[in-house]
Amino acid sequence: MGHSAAVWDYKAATEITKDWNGIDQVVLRSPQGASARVSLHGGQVTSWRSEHGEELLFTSSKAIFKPPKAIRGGIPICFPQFGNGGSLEQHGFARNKIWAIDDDPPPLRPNDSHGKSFVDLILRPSEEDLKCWPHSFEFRLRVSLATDGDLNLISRIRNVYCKPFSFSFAYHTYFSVSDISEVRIEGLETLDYLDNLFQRERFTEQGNAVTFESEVDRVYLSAPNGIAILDHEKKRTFVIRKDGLPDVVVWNPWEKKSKSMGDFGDEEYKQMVCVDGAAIVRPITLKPGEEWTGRVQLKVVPSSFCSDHLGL
Ligand SMILES: O=P(O)(O)OC[C@H]1O[C@@H](O)[C@H](O)[C@@H](O)[C@@H]1O
Repeated sequence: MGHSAAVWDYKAATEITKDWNGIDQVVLRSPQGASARVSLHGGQVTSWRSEHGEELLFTSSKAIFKPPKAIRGGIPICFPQFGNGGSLEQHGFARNKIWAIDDDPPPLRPNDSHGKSFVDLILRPSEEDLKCWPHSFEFRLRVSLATDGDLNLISRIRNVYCKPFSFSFAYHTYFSVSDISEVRIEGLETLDYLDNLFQRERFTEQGNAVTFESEVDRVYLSAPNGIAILDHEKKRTFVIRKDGLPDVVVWNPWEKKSKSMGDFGDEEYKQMVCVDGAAIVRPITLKPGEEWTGRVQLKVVPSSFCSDHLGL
């Protein structure tokens, strides 16, 4: 039985608990019964449940919840580098660090707080981070859960250094699906993509949707701000809306790569797909004092909603 949003105490609906390694995690709840869990390990969303209690994000049964290893699943944040194209470790260091709760974040738009339970986190570089990436930044992350169960992530990255710096970024979102062979992604048709399986060679998407029958590891360029993941068997559709994030990563490791990953089950590739709002191909450059914002809104709807209703 849901509670009325009017009397729902959003602040009280936000609870801090500890995971089994003693690391703080924040649980957000909506009046209708949806929930989300955010770990200070990586600032990573590790669970997002619908009002019916269904888990919407995939986390591997072999995930290792021990920093500095990033958790295999949920929404790892790739910053300041996506992939292994730069001098840093794969996908950057943000996902391996312990973040802090930000009790006094600079204001956001009223709509970002109103009718939502939320938490604000912050990451500042350690001495060790500055040795391998000598740029001082403040990374503020707001994770919020709306009354209707939509999950929103807002990243604000500020240059607090005396020189410009550039970075790439992705919300590496592991969606839970029933069977990858039955999944279609709409919104990427006709776009160009860089294929990581062919040394980042550029191709053009030919299909009228992205479907999966082998490993996929791509970065789609200049994608529209609305993308849909249709899960035929579960009869549900995820809708991603993004802002400030021109690219979209699509990844499924398929059989062979799954077997090579120590923190991933051999068959688990069938139950997940990563579709990330990202800024990769043209890195973001910030001058001293400048701030960048990248947002995603994740929504789940029954398959019966047609794309026209979703306004994609
Ligand atoms: O194992 P990681 O570091 O979490 O990365 C997962 C995958 O992330 C993808 O986006 C990369 O393109 C893949 O090559 C990589 O395997």
